[in-house]
Formats: sequence, structure tokens, C-alpha cells
Amino acid sequence: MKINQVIVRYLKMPMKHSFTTSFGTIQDKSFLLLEILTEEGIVGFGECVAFEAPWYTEETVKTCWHMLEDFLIPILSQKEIHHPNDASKWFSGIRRNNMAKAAIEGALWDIYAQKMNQPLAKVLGGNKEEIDVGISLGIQPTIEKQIEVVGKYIEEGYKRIKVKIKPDWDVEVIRKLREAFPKVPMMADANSAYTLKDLNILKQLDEFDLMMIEQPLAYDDIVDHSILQKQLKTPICLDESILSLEDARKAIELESCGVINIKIGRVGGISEAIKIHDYCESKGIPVWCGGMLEAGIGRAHNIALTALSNFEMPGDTAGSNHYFEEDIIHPEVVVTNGTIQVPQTAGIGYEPNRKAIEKYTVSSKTYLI
Ligand SMILES: O=C(O)CCC(=O)C1=CC=C[C@@H](O)[C@@H]1C(=O)O
Ligand SMILES: [Mg+2]
Repeated sequence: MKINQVIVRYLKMPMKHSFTTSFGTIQDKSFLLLEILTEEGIVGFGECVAFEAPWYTEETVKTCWHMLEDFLIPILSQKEIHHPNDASKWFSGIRRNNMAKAAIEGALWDIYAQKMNQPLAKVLGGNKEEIDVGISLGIQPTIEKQIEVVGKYIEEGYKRIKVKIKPDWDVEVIRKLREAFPKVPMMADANSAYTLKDLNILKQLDEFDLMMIEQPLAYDDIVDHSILQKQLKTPICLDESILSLEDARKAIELESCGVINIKIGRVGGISEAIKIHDYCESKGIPVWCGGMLEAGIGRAHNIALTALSNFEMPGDTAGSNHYFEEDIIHPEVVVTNGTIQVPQTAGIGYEPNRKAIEKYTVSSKTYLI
């Protein structure tokens, strides 16, 4: 297979609710959508999960477009694609920029699954027919509002609730949430808002039977998390710190975490995500699929990946209607009683909604290969 054309579109989709974490608030979802066309006429889509500002990792919409245009797309020229795993070899000379790389690789997996005439989940080695999902909820203006919002999603049937914490929005909020919902599987994500100096606060969270505390310490740390994990009963889940299989190996060897959140974009693509999944499975470390407030294409890739066996815990892949009035795929992702049916048709299993894509496109550029 050879690639003929890559279309990069910059989309801006209004979100139904703003999303507030320890580092800021997102109101609109702005991102790059990639469409790759092959010589034989197969079309694959990939979503780049970088945000507009570098507060989660260093990548942004603009850095990704620069990497795609000036480095990654040119590498595709003259390449014969045998398997999407090839992409990580071609891109190995380029340091990091994982979200930009993953966007291309995701489209190649879509193309490959269509060519195999198989659902993407099957091609990746996943056998689940449905996946359990949870929801990630942003920081609310008051504790009362936080309890109300959590209650709404418990009623909708989500299998696990994740709330965001930050200094001065932690122990008291979790205590009140636990009082209101004593039995609900719940976890807290700090997005690197603490240091080891906050040990006392983090230890108090042990009282509330949380499934895990996600990324309490620095975004690039593995060592301090290992020190912290030894002081906590609650498992630590690493998100920002894990950019590769090597990072996962080091974190597990140092006992820095009991769980890993796998995000396809953060680790540079589905191939690396599967390697981390398999390694964690061999070490008895459960994983779950994180979210980046994706639109439909990224969401479809997450669903396919979550069909793998060691995605034991519900991920952050909520239904399309939680985020957007209208998604860019047909049908939209539907969550019923906390589960999503894994599509059984060839490719990602959802059709791009061309009208919606057009509607939300701010600008685009076509690259002939
Ligand atoms: O609903 C989703 O897609 C999950 C959203 C979510 O929790 C996150 C998205 C992006 C950055 C972070 O704030 C956070 C996370 O760290 O997992
Ligand atoms: Mg996180």
C-alpha cells in the first residue's frame, strides 16, 4: 500500500460543559483531524489529541501541525506500508512529539483494518464485545455542585467516577463525595498538582477507599512516585509520566504505581499502547484507557484498544453526547448502563460524518505525497 494524499484539518467544536482541572479550563475542543488516502482508494482517519496549550504535555495543535507538515508527512513519501507497526520505525529518528506521530499511525490502523476487512478491535487482538466505561468530571464551583454532577452520572450508569483534585480542593471534597456515595467506584486525578511535601494531604486520601490516585506528583516523575507509593495504601495510577514502554518498565520496576492509564496519543500510537498493555499484563498491573476529550475518531480508536484483555478497569471513554451537541461520526458513541458495544464492522466501525466535519473545520491543508 502506498499513500497518495494526507489532509490535515483544524477543527473547533464547542463543548457542552467546560472542563476544569488543576491546570486550567477547556471550553472548546480544538484539534487536528487527519485523513489519509491510499493509492488503491482506502481512506483512513486519525485524530491528534494535542490541546491548544501545552498544559498536559508539551505538545499543542500548532506544534503538531508543524511536526506533521515539516517532518512526519514527508517521511511517508515513497513508503510501502505493510503494517501500521512500520510507522514507529520510520518515525524513530524523531524525538517525542508522540501525539503528532500517533495521529498518522491511527489513520494507518484504520486503513489496515479496512484492508483486512476486519474490525479494528479484532486486528489489535481484542476480543471483548462490549467495554465498561467510567467518566471523568471536571472541578465544579462548589462541593454541592460537585456532588450533584457526580450523582447525575452515577444515575446514568457509568461504572466508575473520576474527579479532579488540586491543593485546597481535595480531602474535604472527597470526604463529602464518599459520604454521599459510599459504595461507588471512585478515583481522583491530580494532574501533577502536588509534591512530596504534600505527603500528609495525600495520606489522608487513603481513608476513602479510592480505586486509585492518578498522577499526584510531577508530570515527568517516576522516582518520587515510588517514594510516595510506599507511604500510601491507595494505588497510584501514572498518566503523564508514561510516554513509552520503557517508562512503564521503569515505573513498574521501581514500584511507582499499581495501575497505568494508557492514552494512545501520549505514548505515540496504538502499537506502543499494545506493547505497554502486554508488558503490564505480564507483570500483573491493570491498565485502563484514558481520554483526551476526543471527538468521534479518537473515541473510536480508544474503544477498539479497550477491547484488549488487560483493560480491566473502566476507562474515561464516555458517550459522544456527554461532550458535544453533535459528534463527527455516524453513529455517535453511545453508552448504555456504563457499557459501549465494540463495533463489529471493518475499520474503526464508525463512519465519518462529513457534514459535521465540514461544519467544524476552521482551516485545512492537503499534502500530495
Ligand atoms: O473525558 C475524557 O476524555 C477524560 C478527560 C480527562 O480526564 C483528561 C483529559 C485531558 C487532560 C487531563 O485533564 C485529563 C487526564 O489527565 O486524564
Ligand atoms: Mg490524568
